[in-house]
Amino acid sequence: MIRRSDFPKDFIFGTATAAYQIEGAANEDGRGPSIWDVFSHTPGKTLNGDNGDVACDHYHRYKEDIKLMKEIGLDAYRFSISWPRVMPDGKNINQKGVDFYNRLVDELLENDIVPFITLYHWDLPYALYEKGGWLNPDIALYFRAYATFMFNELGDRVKHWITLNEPWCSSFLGYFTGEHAPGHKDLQEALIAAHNLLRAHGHAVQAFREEVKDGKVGLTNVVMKIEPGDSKPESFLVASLVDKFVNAWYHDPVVFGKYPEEAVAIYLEKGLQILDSDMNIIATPIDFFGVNYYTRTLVIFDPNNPLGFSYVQGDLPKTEMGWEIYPQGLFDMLVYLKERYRLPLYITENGMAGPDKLENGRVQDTYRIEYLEKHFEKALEAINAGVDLKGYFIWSLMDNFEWAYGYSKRFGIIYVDYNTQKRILKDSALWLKEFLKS
Ligand SMILES: OC[C@H]1NNC[C@@H](O)[C@@H]1O
Repeated sequence: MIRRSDFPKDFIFGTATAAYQIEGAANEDGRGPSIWDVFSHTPGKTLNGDNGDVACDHYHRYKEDIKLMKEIGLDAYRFSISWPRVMPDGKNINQKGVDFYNRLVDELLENDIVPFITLYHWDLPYALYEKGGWLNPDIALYFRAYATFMFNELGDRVKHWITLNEPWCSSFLGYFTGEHAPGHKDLQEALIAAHNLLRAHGHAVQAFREEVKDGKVGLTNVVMKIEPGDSKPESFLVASLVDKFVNAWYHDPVVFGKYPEEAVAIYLEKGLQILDSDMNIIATPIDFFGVNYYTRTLVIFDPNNPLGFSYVQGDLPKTEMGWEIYPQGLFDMLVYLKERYRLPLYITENGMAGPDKLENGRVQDTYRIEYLEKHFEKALEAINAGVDLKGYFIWSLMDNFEWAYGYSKRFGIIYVDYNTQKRILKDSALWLKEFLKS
């Protein structure tokens, strides 16, 4: 049975959330609309038309939520700042919005919980989208100004920062598949958005070096273990290529200052334009990579698909998201990242959506306890294999708005009754509380 004491003394355990998924108060105290406010209010975009207008009402209940983190015994808490809450038009300051984050940080510190801040977790101010959003190169300068302001505002108390959450999602789900805001379906736009996201990241890192001398800053990517879905040789080749499209595309430029050649070649072959402006800014050195790991992805060669591959379903047990439970992939990807980039790592998200049922005031999510135990074991194995892994944030602290799936997917270790906003610690939270003392 794995114990907390098996991990290095300074290893931190935390939970993660994101502003649009938990805060609510969407139109309160001067907050402006984000692309997710508009997207979720557009009929057909989210399950049941669910949106983040109220969510978990964390904007008003943050003190109670922090008390629960403290009760569980968590070391740290990763959350994101809502850009349109602090800059409703993407540029001018809304002091009431800023005040909320000052209160949140102070409450965390008073409860001995280390704040990790994500500057951008998908809720782009709609006013900036109207100026082209991630397709407009100027977005990097708007982001730099926002980042500089937040570093100045909170950098005296917050020493761990993440510029972007999962730029692959923002660019490919937002601009190619259209599943996420702003719902575009254009591969060239997705590549332009990806490039401007990475430029924005680089500008923010430059600003960080000027504003927070004693802090650490990194980039969080979703990291998928890509494996061939059958034993055909071309599927092994495709798996290696897809790994370059989804993983290396968002890591290589940040460390090496260039996109992976194999993927560039395919994109050029398809007549797509690859931007290469500001590669030196994109490669401004960072202190760590954040790793969001959930599952593996199986691919096979598919000449009918624009990118030459298609996804196939694996046969391992799956979570409510249909994602295979595959702890080995966490180990594999941590070792892969260490060997390719030689940077410290934090697992900034790992967790599962489960068939959580509240019965007699209790949620017996034994499956989530098992999931976490197995992934903790793989994280420890990676540490023992030489990976400089510094922490592990469970996704998520509480059930919340799961984007296009609305409130139908429960990832929390704390159950949220959305009718009453009551929070109930699931068995996994009670298990974690004991684990953190072990
Ligand atoms: O799908 C689960 C999580 N994945 N990473 C980004 C988060 O916003 C999601 O809720």
